[in-house]
Amino acid sequence: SMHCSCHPPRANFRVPLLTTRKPSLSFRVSGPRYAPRCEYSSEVAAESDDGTHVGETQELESLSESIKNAKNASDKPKNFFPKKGQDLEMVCESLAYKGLGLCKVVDTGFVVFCERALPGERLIARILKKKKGFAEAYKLKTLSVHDNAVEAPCEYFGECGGCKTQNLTYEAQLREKEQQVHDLIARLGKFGNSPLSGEPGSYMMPIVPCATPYAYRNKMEFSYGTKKWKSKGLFVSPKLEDVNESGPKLEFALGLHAPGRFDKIMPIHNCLLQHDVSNQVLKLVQDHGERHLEELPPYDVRTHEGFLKHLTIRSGRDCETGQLQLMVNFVTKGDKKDLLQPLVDQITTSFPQVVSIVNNVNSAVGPSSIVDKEHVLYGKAYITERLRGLVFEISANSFFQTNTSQAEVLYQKVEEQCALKGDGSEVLLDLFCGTGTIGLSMAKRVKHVYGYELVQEAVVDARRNAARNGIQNATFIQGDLNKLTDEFGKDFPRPDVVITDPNRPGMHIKLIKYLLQLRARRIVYISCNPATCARDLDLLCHTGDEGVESPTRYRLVHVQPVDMFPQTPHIECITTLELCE
Ligand SMILES: C[S@@+](CC[C@H](N)C(=O)[O-])C[C@H]1O[C@@H](n2cnc3c(N)ncnc32)[C@H](O)[C@@H]1O
Repeated sequence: SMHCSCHPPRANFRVPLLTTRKPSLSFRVSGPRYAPRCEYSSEVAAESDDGTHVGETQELESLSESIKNAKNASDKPKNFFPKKGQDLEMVCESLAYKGLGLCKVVDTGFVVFCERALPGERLIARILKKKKGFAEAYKLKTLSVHDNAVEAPCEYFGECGGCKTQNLTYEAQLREKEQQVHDLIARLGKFGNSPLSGEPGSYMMPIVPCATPYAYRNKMEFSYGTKKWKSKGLFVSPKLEDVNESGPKLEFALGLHAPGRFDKIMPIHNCLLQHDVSNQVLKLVQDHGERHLEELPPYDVRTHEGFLKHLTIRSGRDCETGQLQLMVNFVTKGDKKDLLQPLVDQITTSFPQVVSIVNNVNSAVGPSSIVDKEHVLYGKAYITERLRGLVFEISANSFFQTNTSQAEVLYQKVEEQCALKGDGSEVLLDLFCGTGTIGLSMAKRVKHVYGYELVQEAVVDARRNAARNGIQNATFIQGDLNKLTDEFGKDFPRPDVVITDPNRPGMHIKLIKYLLQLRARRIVYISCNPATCARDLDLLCHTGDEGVESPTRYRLVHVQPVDMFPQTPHIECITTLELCE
């Protein structure tokens, strides 16, 4: 799935107010049982149980921040209110939160957020929604291109919701992300402006680019369906798309969901974000499916008939030879694994790289991701991958960072920021630890690692990962960090360093208060949502906010954006706090 995964269980999903579309990728929301990371998270917001400490307020705030921030603040919009459905000429000034283009309507300066508009571009857009002081629109036509235009290399660009900024040079994508992190930390976090590059007195470090801006994903999830999406040209609006309804005839489709459509599939043959061999496997499965529609019918989300629901292709490396390894997972409605055997044989004869084929049976109606049963159809139940010198077994439903080479960079930066003594005397607390990868990669330099995580399966995987790598000084605890009780903290001694890596809503206020009285020497905060991160840093560093009465404060010393998801608006950053003595 291209969805972000760092979110609490499904029941908590909802679509945030500000998206103009429902999850625009097919990358299904359901996904694995627990969280892959945040890559495509912007489409889904998670809510804490008490509903108080959610990311949405920050999303709204950060949008209005971007408005205040817009250049030419002098052209105040006066008595101009666009109407829904109106087509207007505008100029895009910058990329705002979630990669929406921040545009100003020509002659009036009225602020409009427009999907796919790029800085410097003059365009015509149609108003979709009006909000207080701004509107949301979608692009109809480019009048003159942006400053850093490139030809988007993907044939599905503009319709597929996955890569939104392919037509911007990679350097410009990086600049926009770095700027967004800076603006949010400076304004929402109240840390003031800082020079963008790592100059003296600056907390901002230059963003770390991804060495491979394409083919970096080690996992893609495709969906089967009975209706093919038919292209209508660029810049599709979900609201205006009934032109192309295909007839009642059932078709075979395997690809990604069309933007805003749960029932229509874009038959993508080649996704530039995944490995070339993965694309060849996808093509084989598609060709086979077209020819065997009767024996292997795709699942129909309307009638709930059919068999094949999803296809996931994951890649890893042999831990000895370093050679590519692929896992193919067919998610089916019924438990009829024999039906898949001819297809399995065809895959394994054509692709020696495929070392694992599994069938996850998921009989639930609707998008539930609960797996009733897993059959191994070929080879092993897992593939392997190396990260920071450790070996990880990745099974069909285990979480693993989706950009392996950049995860290597991210974790290395995190380790640097922890500034461990390395003499085995310190205690490390790894909050929101997932399958434990970050803490485990530092285990040999500390006395003990304590990992804390909500999802039980992830905790089990973390313990297995520790065992596989012969690590004995790591303890993983299951628990909900949004519901701290007085018992919290009794399982581990006072840590020297805290790593926290929450999902998009950021940390609960109770956890922040707890950290303030815990007084660890350092807190390294990894975030996939700089807006909620900025809010939390403000609470940890500045007195007098939101009833957080504590004499302990931290000092922000370092902000390091790392680009984990090129071609998309998703931003990852590492921030470092030092305890003020
Ligand atoms: C961004 S991921 C971090 C994963 C891990 N640090 C890594 O790098 O692989 C966030 C993790 O927080 C977990 N999580 C979400 N809500 C939680 C909660 N309320 N309490 C504890 N863990 C939670 C998710 O299951 C997910 O594994």
